[in-house]
Amino acid sequence: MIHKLEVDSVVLDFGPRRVLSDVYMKFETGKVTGLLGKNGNGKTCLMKIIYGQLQPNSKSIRFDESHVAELYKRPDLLLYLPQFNFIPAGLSLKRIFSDFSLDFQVFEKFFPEFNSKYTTTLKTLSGGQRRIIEIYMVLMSNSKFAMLDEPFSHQSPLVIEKITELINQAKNNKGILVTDHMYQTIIEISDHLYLLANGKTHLTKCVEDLKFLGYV
Ligand SMILES: Nc1ncnc2c1ncn2[C@@H]1O[C@H](COP(=O)(O)OP(=O)(O)OP(=O)(O)O)[C@@H](O)[C@H]1O
Repeated sequence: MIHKLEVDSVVLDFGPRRVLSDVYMKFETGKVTGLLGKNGNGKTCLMKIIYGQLQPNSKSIRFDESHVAELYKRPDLLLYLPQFNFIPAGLSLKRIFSDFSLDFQVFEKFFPEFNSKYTTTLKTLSGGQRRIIEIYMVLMSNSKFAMLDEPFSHQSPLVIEKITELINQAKNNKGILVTDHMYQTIIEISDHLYLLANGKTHLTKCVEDLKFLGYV
């Protein structure tokens, strides 16, 4: 079944500064939506607003035409990978895979470097490895939508390839919103691409559009 998550009427001010003023985005099952924008243009704020973690001046968020708020309370609808580590470092991989109802054996086939790590805790992993676990949880768990804030940061080229493979696999049964400064990878994996500039989202199709809008 195709589900739809729509966002509009988002206005966000920090003091006298208007960060977001005219945002429309639509995510749907089976599609990857890419979000690009220069540093400080409001991508992370927009994701936090969608998740319900940041209160803007106004917003309208609809899941299959019904208004929703506080999506952070609905992991069945939306899981979010923030820029910082969100799974407590003291948890073992065994515990994490059990909490997210995922099979470690499937994971270790895809990432053989984790073969001997089932009972170890996150704090014994490298920053990049810890991030791989979090990305895997958000993408492969049973939620209808996933939102990823800079999943490719600090990852090696081979891992970036694997993450894009996971995104393509996960989109078979969910809608995905992803932002990252690796814009070429974002362009490659996105079915729909938005550029956030001057507080507004611009639906774009190609690098020429991004050039025209002053992003590259
Ligand atoms: N709590 C806050 N108080 C005041 N200003 C804030 C706050 N949080 C964010 N901002 C400002 O809002 C703007 C948008 O920030 P945001 O983190 O969403 O940008 P971004 O597009 O994700 O940037 P980057 O690509 O560098 O991660 C920035 O100018 C930032 O300084």
